[in-house]
Amino acid sequence: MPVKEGGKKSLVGVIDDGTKTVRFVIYEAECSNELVSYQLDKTEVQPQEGWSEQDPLEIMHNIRICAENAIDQLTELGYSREDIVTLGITNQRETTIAWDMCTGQPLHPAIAWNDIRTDSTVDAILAKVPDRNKNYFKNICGLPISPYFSALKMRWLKDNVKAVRKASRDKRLLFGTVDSWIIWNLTGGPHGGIHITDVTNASRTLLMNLETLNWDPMLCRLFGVHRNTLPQIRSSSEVYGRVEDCSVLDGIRISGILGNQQSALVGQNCMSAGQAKNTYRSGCFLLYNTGTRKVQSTHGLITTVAYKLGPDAPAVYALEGSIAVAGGAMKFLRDNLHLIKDVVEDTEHIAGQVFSTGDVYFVPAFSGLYAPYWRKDARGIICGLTAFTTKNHIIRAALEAVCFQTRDILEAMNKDCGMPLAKLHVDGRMTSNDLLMQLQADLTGIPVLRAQSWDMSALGVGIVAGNSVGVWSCDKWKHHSASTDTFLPTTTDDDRDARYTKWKMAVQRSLGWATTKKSITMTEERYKLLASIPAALYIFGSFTMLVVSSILKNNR
Ligand SMILES: Nc1ncnc2c1ncn2[C@@H]1O[C@H](COP(=O)(O)OP(=O)(O)O)[C@@H](O)[C@H]1O
Ligand SMILES: O=P(O)(O)OC[C@H](O)CO
Repeated sequence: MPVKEGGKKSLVGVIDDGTKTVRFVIYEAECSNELVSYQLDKTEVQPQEGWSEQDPLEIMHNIRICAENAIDQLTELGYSREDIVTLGITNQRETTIAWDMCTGQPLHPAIAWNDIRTDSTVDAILAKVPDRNKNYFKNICGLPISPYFSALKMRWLKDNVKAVRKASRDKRLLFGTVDSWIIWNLTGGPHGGIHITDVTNASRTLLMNLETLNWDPMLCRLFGVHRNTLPQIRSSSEVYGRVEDCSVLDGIRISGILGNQQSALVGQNCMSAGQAKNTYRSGCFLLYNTGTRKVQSTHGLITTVAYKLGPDAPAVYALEGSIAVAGGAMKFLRDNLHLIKDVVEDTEHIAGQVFSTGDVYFVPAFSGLYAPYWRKDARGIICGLTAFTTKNHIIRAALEAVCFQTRDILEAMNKDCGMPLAKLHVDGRMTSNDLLMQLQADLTGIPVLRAQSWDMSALGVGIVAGNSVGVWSCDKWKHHSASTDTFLPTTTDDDRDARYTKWKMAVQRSLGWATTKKSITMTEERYKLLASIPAALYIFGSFTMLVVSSILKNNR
C-alpha cells in the first residue's frame, strides 16, 4: 500500500517542537529509521529567576527553515516534496501561548512548561479549594494543581498582561499549547487557521475532563478561562486540514498530533496495557500504558491520555511520572557552573573518572519537584561535600540524580499498578550516555533496554499521522519488535537500597526551601512603571533645582 509508482515509498513529515530544539524529520512510511532530518536550537529567555519563555514567532520561523532544509536533502535521495503525503506534529507539552486571532500576533512570549512564575496563582486557586487540597480535581482531570500545567499559565496571562485582557474583552483572544499555535499558523493563521488540539495535549491543561474528553465547564470557571478562547479537542489521528501558508509545506495534509512523551510511548511500541517507557530529554517522563482504564494514582503520579487513534476510537490512558530536570541538569553544569564544556562527551568521560560520587547527592529541584512529590517549595541542593569532593563527583552525582528520580517514579508506579516493572524501555538524546544507562540499571536493579534510535517522539507521531491516511499501520506497528541495547544491573540489592535511602534523605533536605513570598512579577505594567521612574526622577530633580536656585537667589 505505501509503495508509490517506481518503487518509491510515501513519505511522512514530522514537526517535533521540543523545549530546546525544533526538528523536522521525514520518514518513509512503514520504516522506523529517519530518512532525513534538520534541527535548530531555540532561544530560551529567563527574564527573572524561575521564569522561562520562548518566542512563538521564532518557533514558526524555525519550523519553516527546518522543513526547507530537510526537504532539500530529499532531492539528493531521489525523492521530492510531492512524496510527502502527510504531516504529524509532536510538541513539548503544557507550554502556553496567547495570541490575537485577528492579527495573528502573540500577546506575550510563550510561557514554558517548567516556568514557575505562577507560584502565587497556584496559592490563589488553592485558597478556593476545600482544605487547599492540590489533588482535589485529580479524579476529573488526572492532575494536581501545580505551576506545571497550562491553566495556571493562562490565568497568569489574564491577570498580568494588559494586552491579553484587552484581547479577551474584544473577543480576539486565543489560547493554546504549542501544537495549537503551530497548526493555527500552518493552516492560514488569521485567514481561516484552524484552532484545534489533540486529547493528549488537552489532558495537560488541568481543564480537560478525562471522562468526556472535553473542556470541563467547572474547571474553566475556576481558572477563569473562557471556553471560546480554547481550541477544539480532536483525536490524535485524523485529517485535520491542509497547510495553507505559502511555505514549502503548502498543501500537505496534517493528520497526527501527540504530546512528545505520549508520542515516544507509541514510537517505543508500548501500545498494550502494562508496557512502559522512560524518555530522557530536558526533563524525564515515564509513561505506563493502562489501556482504556483510567488508573488513579495514590502515590503521586498523574493520569493522562496516551492517545486516541481516530475520532471514533476509544481513548487509551497512561500513568505518568514527570521529572522536571534530567538533561537540564547537564546544561546547568555547563552554562551556570562551567564544570563541563560539552554535555555529551564530558558528562560521560569526566564522571567516569571516579568510581562513585564520594557520597555526594545532587537534587536538581530548580523549579520545585514534580512526581511523586509535587513540591513547588523544593529547591536544588548538592549535599555531602567534603574536602575530598571534586567536580568529577558532582558531575557523576548529577547523572545519578536522573537515575534516582526515575527510581522514585518506579517505586510509585509499582505501588499503583501492583506489579513491579521487570525492565525499563528508554529513549531520548541523553540515552546515548552509556555511563548513565549503566547507572540507571544499577540504581533500579532492573535491565534497561535502550531504543536503537534516540528520537522515539518524532517516530510515534509519524506512525499515527501515516495511520490516518492509510500509509502506515498502527496495528502492524504493535507487532513490530525493535532491537535494543541492554544494560544489566551489576549491584546488590543491599547496596542500591542503601544508596536510595541516602537519596531520600537528600530530597528531604531540598523540601521547603523556597519560602512563600509575594511574587514580584515583572508584568507589563511594572515594566512601564519602572521605565517611568527615571523620567519622574528627572522631573522631580529639575523641579527641586529650580526651587533651590530661586531660594538662593531671593536670599542673596
Ligand atoms: N549524552 C548526553 N549525556 C548527558 N546529557 C545529555 C546528553 N545528550 C543530551 N543531554 C542533555 O539532554 C538535554 C535534552 O536534550 P534534547 O533532547 O535536545 O532537548 P529537548 O527535547 O528537551 O528539547 C540537553 O539539555 C542536554 O543537556
Ligand atoms: O521537550 P522535552 O522533551 O523536554 O519535553 C517536555 C515535556 O513535554 C514537558 O511536559
